Amino acid sequence: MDLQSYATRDALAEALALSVAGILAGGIAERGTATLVVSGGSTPKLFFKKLSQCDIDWKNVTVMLVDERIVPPDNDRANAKLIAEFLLQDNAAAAHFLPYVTDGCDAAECAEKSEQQLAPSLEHIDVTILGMGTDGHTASFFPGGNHLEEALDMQGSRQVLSMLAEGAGEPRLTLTMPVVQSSRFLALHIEGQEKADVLKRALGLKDPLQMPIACVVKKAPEPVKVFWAP
Ligand SMILES: O=C(O)[C@H](O)[C@@H](O)[C@H](O)[C@H](O)COP(=O)(O)O
Repeated sequence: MDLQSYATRDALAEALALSVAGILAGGIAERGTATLVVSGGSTPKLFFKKLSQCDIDWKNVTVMLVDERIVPPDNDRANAKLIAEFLLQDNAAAAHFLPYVTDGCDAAECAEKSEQQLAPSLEHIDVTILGMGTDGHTASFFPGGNHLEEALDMQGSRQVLSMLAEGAGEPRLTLTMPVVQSSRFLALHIEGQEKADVLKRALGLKDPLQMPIACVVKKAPEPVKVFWAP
């Protein structure tokens, strides 16, 4: 992995926002449109705020989520709500947000419907930003998840799967490993000493399935960029 450490969380958010905005602008210049895939959680809020203020051609950017909880989109736990409040603001209000289907279907149906809806936009991903929990999950690749091995299979044919896991709370939907690894720019955004220690521990495990972030880092074709601040 390629570790980029910053003295403060503010400096990290600023640097990550500038990098991401630069890549999106490059994608728009090359192909007319760009695709950004982001994670939920508390860590990315400051980064979202700074990114939303960047001056790029947001109307040609499609924003998607690495994973989502199967709850109505206006539920406080929905990542879609977080994105609406923190990322799709200021200049980024012009971006096109493509949500998962989470309403009125069971987990398997929601995964299938979401896959149909997201698939065309997942063909070329410019940027993916992952987070990590202190249990070593990333995306909704939770330790002990019911579809964990299928979701991590680089040869798997699914792009979106549902995930039930003890540590996940609600049932979730997640992009699968081949989709995450297809991103031109793949970064892990983590903050605090505890998460740095978790990552180190994960990478030292004999069985990476116990802390799935290790599977993502180890299977990456190019070193994953880890953005970290204390
Ligand atoms: O919960 C989500 O929506 C995520 O996509 C998840 O993988 C998240 O990135 C980590 O749980 C870290 O969350 P924190 O930033 O809150 O620690």
